[in-house]
Amino acid sequence: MPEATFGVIGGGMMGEALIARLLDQGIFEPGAVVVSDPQAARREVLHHTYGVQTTSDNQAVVDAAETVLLAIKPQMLSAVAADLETPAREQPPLLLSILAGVPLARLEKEFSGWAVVRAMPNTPATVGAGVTALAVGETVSATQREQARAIFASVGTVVEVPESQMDAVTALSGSGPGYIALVVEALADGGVAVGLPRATALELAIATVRGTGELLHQGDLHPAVLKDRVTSPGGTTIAGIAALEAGGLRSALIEAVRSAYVRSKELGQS
Ligand SMILES: NC(=O)C1=CN([C@@H]2O[C@H](COP(=O)(O)OP(=O)(O)OC[C@H]3O[C@@H](n4cnc5c(N)ncnc54)[C@H](O)[C@@H]3O)[C@@H](O)[C@H]2O)C=CC1
Ligand SMILES: O=C(O)[C@@H]1CCC=N1
Repeated sequence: MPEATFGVIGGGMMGEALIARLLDQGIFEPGAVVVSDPQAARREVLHHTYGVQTTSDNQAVVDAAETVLLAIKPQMLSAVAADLETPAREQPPLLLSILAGVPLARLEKEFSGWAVVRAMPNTPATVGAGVTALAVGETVSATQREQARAIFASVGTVVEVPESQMDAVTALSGSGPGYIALVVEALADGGVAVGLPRATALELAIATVRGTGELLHQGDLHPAVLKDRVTSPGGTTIAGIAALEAGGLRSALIEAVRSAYVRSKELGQS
């Protein structure tokens, strides 16, 4: 296999999102990317869509690439790592792991001698609107750290956090798109309940969530200030908010993050 700069082990949803954006932005050429996945159908899609090299052999990725994105399920980690040998080169590859819950210490044990970065991106990465938190291992050089930042910057915003915060990040921004998708779907259902056509209701719900996010971001507003601005005395919004409070929306979201945090910790042990 020709020399590759960037390798991906696990060409699923997140692996593909990263590959697509890195190529789109010219950070890597297709010929410099190699992806391993046991599913022939995934390899076909990735090769034909992006022109990247594909293989079913994870060792071939490790042997060829200077930087390896690990994008398998956390439950697969021990089995995948056990089959890999560190290539005999001056500098072992830089490992970028996006596995939920898996701590740096475990990655550094499974990939002994490698420089390791633990990252948590999220699905808006697919459209370049993601946010990725990074926790950087002790043996990662300044150049490797910049490289990790540049790779994840191709899919959105990058923040560095202490590793102790990574399970919390996973529970909030990693899983968050799932929570918000549920909110959007429910808002659209509400629109349908009061007579809107489904397509109109969904378009309005998406635009409302998107616009509110932009306003909070660009306007640098506290959410409570925005809520107060929308809420006319005796008006419609306070009637809706009273129903949300009665339904326990806030505590449901807090508990969602708490439950996901617990699950992230469990996955790290699996
Ligand atoms: N989906 C999400 O929103 C996010 C996922 N993550 C993390 O990203 C990782 C991947 O998640 P997804 O892309 O959603 O999963 P996915 O199921 O779409 O992708 C996993 C890929 O790994 C491949 N695979 C299975 N066994 C393998 C092996 N032995 N060697 C190489 N490849 C193998 C599968 O065929 C599949 O294509 C997980 O660890 C998850 O925690 C992180 C942030 C967000
Ligand atoms: O559900 C999961 O486990 C992954 C990690 C964060 C988002 N999806």
